[in-house]
Amino acid sequence: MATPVRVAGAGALAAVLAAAVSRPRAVSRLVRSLVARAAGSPTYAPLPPPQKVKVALCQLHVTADKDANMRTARKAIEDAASSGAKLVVLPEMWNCPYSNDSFPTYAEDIEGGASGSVAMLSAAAAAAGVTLVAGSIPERCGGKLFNTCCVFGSDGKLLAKHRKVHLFDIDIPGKITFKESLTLSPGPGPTVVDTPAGRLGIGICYDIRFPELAQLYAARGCQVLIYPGAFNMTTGPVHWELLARARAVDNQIFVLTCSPARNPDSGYQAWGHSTAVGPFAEILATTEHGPATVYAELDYAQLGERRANMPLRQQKRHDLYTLLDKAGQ
Ligand SMILES: NC(=O)CC(=O)C(=O)O
Repeated sequence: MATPVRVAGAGALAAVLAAAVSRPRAVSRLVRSLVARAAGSPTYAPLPPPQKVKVALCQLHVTADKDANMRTARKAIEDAASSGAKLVVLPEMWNCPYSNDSFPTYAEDIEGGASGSVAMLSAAAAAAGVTLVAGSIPERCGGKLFNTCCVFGSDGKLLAKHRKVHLFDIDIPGKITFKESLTLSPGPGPTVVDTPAGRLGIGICYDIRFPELAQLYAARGCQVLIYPGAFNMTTGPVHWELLARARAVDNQIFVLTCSPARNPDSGYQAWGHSTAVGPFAEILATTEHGPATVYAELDYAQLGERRANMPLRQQKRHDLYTLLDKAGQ
């Protein structure tokens, strides 16, 4: 009972003691919540007023020809905007083949991005008037390479950059071995971006496998989690949709995934199946593995509804476990 005395003061203590005799369960709930608050359990930023946003997930045909990839991406952004999308998403590594041999060759200096992919993305976002979550490209910075997603505002301004936090290092003998860490360095932390299309939490591909990152984004008030990703033919069929729906249902949040199309000429066969998932883990829209743009409407009012129907946040037992947001905010 020591913590509530400090938190609530002497008057409240008398009330708590009196109530403890007649309503022990209610008091125990109150004490648990006070202890959790004192221990710094996550708080949730209020959501902006309900709004609907049309999103486009551009599952692009990616080749070894960077200029061709840039033309493909630009056309997809323009077409998505013409179809009314306000939030456009591109795939992971859309400007180069997904391979350790390619990353250094295709890498760009994003901050000094007066030319190349970054300049094109900025111009395309501004011309189309959309918020652009521009998949990822290899970034060169300070002698290191990163797998980096740029987010542009509808004026073409670079709003944020997410560097893939969890690198894709796996070895499934006879199936797939990939080690991004041979060429890439991991990013420094989570990326939350406020845009007219909502508060976005960004992850790249393998990042989706780590539920704590998604939980942290939800705790910071994100409305939608966006994962450009290039799953493969071993993990894709089993895990891609499962993980997107799991992150959605755990956090009662929208989840968007965007893959490159499968290119039979490529050394890395992408799974495809770019998908929009709602906060009840329902598939809103999806596709197969060919080039396509997936459209969906996100109705952010559903976040409040789902969370009222099933108040998981309030029901969490922060006295037993709690998420520690080490990056702080
Ligand atoms: N390519 C990735 O980063 C992730 C992936 O393919 C997987 O997790 O499986």
